[in-house]
Amino acid sequence: MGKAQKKTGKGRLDKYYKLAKEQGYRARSAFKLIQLNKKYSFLESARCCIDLCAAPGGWLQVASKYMPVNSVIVGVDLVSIKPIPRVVTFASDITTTQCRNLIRGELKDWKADVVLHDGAPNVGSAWVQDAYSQSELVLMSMKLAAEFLTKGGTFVTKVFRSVDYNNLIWVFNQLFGKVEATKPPSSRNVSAEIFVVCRDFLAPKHIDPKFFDPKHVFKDLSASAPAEGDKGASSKNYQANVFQPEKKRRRRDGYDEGDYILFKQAGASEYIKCDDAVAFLGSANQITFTTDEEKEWLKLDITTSDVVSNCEDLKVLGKGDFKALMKWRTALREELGLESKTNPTEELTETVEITEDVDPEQQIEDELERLNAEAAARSKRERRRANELKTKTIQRMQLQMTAPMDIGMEQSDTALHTGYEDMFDLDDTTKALARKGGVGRLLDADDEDSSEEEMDDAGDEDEEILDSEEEREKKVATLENELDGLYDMYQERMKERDAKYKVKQARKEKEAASWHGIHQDEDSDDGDSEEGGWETVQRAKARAGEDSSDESDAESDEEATPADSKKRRRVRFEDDSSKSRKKVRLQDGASSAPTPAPVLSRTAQVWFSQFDDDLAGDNLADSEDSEDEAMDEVSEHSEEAAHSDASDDDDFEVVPQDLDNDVTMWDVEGENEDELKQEKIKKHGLVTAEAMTIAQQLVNREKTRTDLINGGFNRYSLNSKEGLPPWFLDDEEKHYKANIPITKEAVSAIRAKMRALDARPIKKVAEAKARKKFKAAQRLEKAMKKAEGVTETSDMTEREKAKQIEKLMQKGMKKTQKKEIKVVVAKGSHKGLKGRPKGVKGRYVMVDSRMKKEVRAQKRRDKASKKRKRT
Ligand SMILES: C[S@@+](CC[C@H](N)C(=O)[O-])C[C@H]1O[C@@H](n2cnc3c(N)ncnc32)[C@H](O)[C@@H]1O
Repeated sequence: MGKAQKKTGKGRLDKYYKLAKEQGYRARSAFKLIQLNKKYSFLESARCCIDLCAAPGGWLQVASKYMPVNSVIVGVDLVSIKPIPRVVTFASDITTTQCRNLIRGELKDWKADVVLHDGAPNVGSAWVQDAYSQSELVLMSMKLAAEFLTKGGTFVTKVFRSVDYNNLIWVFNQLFGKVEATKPPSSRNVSAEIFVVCRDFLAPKHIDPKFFDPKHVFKDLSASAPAEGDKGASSKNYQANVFQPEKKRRRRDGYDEGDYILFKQAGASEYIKCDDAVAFLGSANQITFTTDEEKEWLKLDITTSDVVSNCEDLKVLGKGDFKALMKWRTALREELGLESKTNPTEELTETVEITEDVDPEQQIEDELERLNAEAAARSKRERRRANELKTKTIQRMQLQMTAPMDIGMEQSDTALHTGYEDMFDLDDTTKALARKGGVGRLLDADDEDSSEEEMDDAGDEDEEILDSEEEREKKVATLENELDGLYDMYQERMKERDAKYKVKQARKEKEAASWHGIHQDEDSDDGDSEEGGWETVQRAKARAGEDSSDESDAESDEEATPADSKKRRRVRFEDDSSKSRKKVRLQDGASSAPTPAPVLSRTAQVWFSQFDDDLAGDNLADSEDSEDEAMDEVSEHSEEAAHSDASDDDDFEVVPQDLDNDVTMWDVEGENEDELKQEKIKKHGLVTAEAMTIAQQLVNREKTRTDLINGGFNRYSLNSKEGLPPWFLDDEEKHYKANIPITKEAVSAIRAKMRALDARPIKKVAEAKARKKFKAAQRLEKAMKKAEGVTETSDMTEREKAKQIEKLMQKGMKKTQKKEIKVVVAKGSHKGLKGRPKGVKGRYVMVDSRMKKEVRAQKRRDKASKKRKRT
């Protein structure tokens, strides 16, 4: 018994036993079916399944779990099976017609897609009924399968390694397209069981009943080896004794009929003249030379002393000795004329043929070895795939496309399934992508991969290492494509799910479009982008030569009149900021600019645009003063930026202010947007705490304009986004941004502003008030007109006129009063009255007394709830 797996005692309680307990399976054998199904996938598509010998019901549980809902599952066993949802069970012997009739009654006209058989005699409690041997039980189950299986169906059966194995496989091959024997990992090595999966049932119209007759099947095929008439050579073991004499063979079948002698002597003539020399050598113990003829042979040259001594005890001979005896026999037969000279190859093939029939046990072992090697290779491949999948899943998780829950969902089965289904199914995703036509290439790449993998597995490992670099690159490229595709899908999904996200994206796209405009401009203007920002600026300088000279003139006159200078400074600063904006764009497309020009981040530009007005104010002069100090501190690179404000800072000032030029050079939309922003700021003031902080700092002289410009040179401002995937950029946009400190005062200022805004009446109230005002004005106007009429009349004294006008004006000022409607409660004398009630004059309305009560009650309730709220 193997050390690793024990079938008895505590060894029984292996990992599958524990897993079965954990997952609620009735038998550990459930995992055998799970693993078989994992390999051949016959349950997922099956609509009807019959499980023969199903107690206690582990396989039925698996079938019920893996088969589609509403499929028919029938289980039969000698012992009754505890009920399982969706499963019909009978207690019956599968070898009887009663069982057949029960199944027929249950299935009616249906045919089964899968027939399972895990039967083992003497396992159940009904020992007496287990009359059949395992092989016969298998044959019986196959008989039922042949009756109930649909064409193309699958039959899974357990067989034991025995002399009948080959015979059974032969019969299976007659009825099924594909027959494969396999041993699932959960089947103990110490167990002789193997599972045979027979797929693609041929469903022949007529099946020879001999196929299901145990006597016929097992007798006919096993009787192939022995050569009749050869005494003592009726078993294949004899052949094995010759070709593998070192192996001691057990005689499981016992001694042959009538062959009970242990030491067998045979004459040399018998050996020379027999048909099956190999069987002879395997069965005999000694070859004797007793007759005259045999004694003559001893004198021949070919009968060497070695041959003679070999003949004395055949049981101690090795392979070489047997070969020598065979050669001697052939040579002697040729001498005697019993055999014509054969060419060596023929003999070789003959030998090969014989070896093929060596031993069924040997064959089974060989096949098992082959299957094990295959399984090992397959599991290696699967492990590799699983690892790849795992990597992909982790990446998906990082993109928040899958929750860890998705992975853990089938965790229980992962141990058995190498985690295939549990991982995110890139296949599906890829297919989905392909459906969308987005990543057609992806599929190809995947296909390539998989085919490569197959080749890798088949080919040798060295080649794999040589190609690995190239492959890796390819894989990385494929992975990136996949990620991009997946990210697009993720965004789409988010848009579908989250309206807010949709709006955000739309806003972003809109913004991006306006900013792209700049790039488009640059792209279209190839020359510009190639030359870089510096050249553009220089060209602009040349174009605006006159303007700039004017400007510099103006600059030189700056000190002449303070008012003028202020105005000019304002103009200059506005120009500066707009230029700085342009500079950013120039820089984007011109990394080859000879002198690094100052670059401001987009956010910085927006801030600056907010302060154009503030900066243009008085504090500018101060900022200029402090600039020199600041300049000393900044680096060489930023020095240029600082200079921009100084008198010789041609970087910013030379670019003409001419709007027309701007229009031709830069994105118009972007400019308009900035202008609009500025207008908005003018109208509503500063709206962000950051802007307010900077504004306050400027006003309080804590910061100068140069400081702000210098502040624009940060690690966030020079980030090239070229070639970066969109998901990465989106992520950066969210998290990788400058943290602008805001002051308490700024926040409270913004809050106060917001509060003031909140305090303003809502639109409807404002409208109502305006309406009221308008109506009052209208009334007044009317009264005025009437008053004019009164003054013009001549038949009135001045006093009367004044009185009249006063009356009119009073009337005009007065609000027209709504005519009162009297509410009359329909009770007492008014109840059931038709027409005007007594004593009521003017407009009136009859109401029900109950209505009034209800109104009062409501009022009371409101009052009470208000009180409660206050306390
Ligand atoms: C290994 S158990 C089957 C375990 C089952 N596949 C499961 O997963 O629970 C073998 C079963 O075969 C049943 N069996 C043996 N001979 C049978 C027969 N002639 N007819 C029906 N059932 C039989 C036994 O009663 C026993 O329950």
